[in-house]
Amino acid sequence: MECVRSGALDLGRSGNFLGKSGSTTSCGKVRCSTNLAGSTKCEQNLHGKVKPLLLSASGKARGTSGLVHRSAVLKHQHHLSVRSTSTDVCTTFDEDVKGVSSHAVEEKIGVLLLNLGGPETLNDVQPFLFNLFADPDIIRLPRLFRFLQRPLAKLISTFRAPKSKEGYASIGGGSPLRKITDEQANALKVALKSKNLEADIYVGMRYWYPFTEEAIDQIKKDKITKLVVLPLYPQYSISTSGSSIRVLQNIVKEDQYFAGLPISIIESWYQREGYVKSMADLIEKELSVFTNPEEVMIFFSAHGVPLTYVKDAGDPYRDQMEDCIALIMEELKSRGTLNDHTLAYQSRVGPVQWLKPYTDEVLVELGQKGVKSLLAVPVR
Ligand SMILES: C=CC1=C(C)c2cc3[nH]c(cc4nc(cc5[nH]c(cc1n2)c(C)c5CCC(=O)O)C(CCC(=O)O)=C4C)c(C)c3C=C
Ligand SMILES: [Fe+2]
Repeated sequence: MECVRSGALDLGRSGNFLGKSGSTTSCGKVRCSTNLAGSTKCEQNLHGKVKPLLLSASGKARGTSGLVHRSAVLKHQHHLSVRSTSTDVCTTFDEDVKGVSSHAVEEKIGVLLLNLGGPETLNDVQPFLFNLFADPDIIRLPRLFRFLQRPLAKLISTFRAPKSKEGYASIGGGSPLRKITDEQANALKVALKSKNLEADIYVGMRYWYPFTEEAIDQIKKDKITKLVVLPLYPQYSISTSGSSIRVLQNIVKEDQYFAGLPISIIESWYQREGYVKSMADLIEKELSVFTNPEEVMIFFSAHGVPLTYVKDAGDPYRDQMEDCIALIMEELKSRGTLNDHTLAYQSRVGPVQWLKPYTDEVLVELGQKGVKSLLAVPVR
């Protein structure tokens, strides 16, 4: 089987990624953008739990049960998604609300990039896994059993570490995520500068260095006056963007400086034109390497989540992933690229059911069906 792996992503390509927008308070998932000027622009879901919202005729939400954070500088708007049943996409904190005077202080914009983090050496693997499994958004225990979170994390991380180490050893002895994220931060700084936007970029990892808490300390020291939060996961999941945003929420709740800081959160961006087009560019480029490009199966490979996240906790991840693939395929079709495609989920951990179909099973099936050429496209 001929197999080529692709998948870099290009944040800088999105035309209006951090552009100013008008003061409208509604937006569909497809057009969401962060508004540095401060007007409420997009729907939001600060809480990991996405519950269906009842919309009034004006489009305003009547049910707000999914929200856990409120502060004097927040304005919330909710909208049902155009393409799926989940809420999304970003949260904007209004500037013109009591407590923030943009005229009195010199503007200092910060962008906080959130990512998962990864062990830099094989010795880091077990403590990294401990941090991951100690997260209640990763191992979701009933409230009554929360006291077991850390002992369980210790147990599972110790048990998982050998297998995990094997994986990290095979890619050079550690995760490349910190280096890649730093490169993205530099590229973003340059891209913003080219649009005459000065911003300080911070990197906050959820489970390894530099931790989100460190980035937050630095933001405070630097006296940032407006903060844009960009999780580097194109699609929203309770276990990724949701978990990192929860860390922020906890800090905002406790800290006077952050409680008064206008913060915009971009919850998902897989639907942005720049992302969709850059993925299509990459796929076309890699297809051209094959002898018969039109015969190649495009194999989208996504990190899975346990099925209960989607079924019981309302995680929009699967909907957003399917939507994401549909948008990329639509874009390819509009360019005359009509290849077959498949989406499958990898990275199962533990005995529970995860999102299906599973990558390892689909690969076998494709081989049995006689598929000879495959382009593997990681989509997170
Ligand atoms: C056990 C639960 C896990 C959930 C739920 C989960 C969701 C999830 N993760 C990513 C992205 C990444 N995960 C990475 C590593 C990783 N993830 C888990 C477990 C869960 N992930 C483990 C145990 C590990 C460690 C490696 C292993 O032992 O398999 C990474 C790599 C980080 C790095 O080191 O560079 C990424 C990226 C997403 C997108 C996601 C839900 C949508
Ligand atoms: Fe993971």
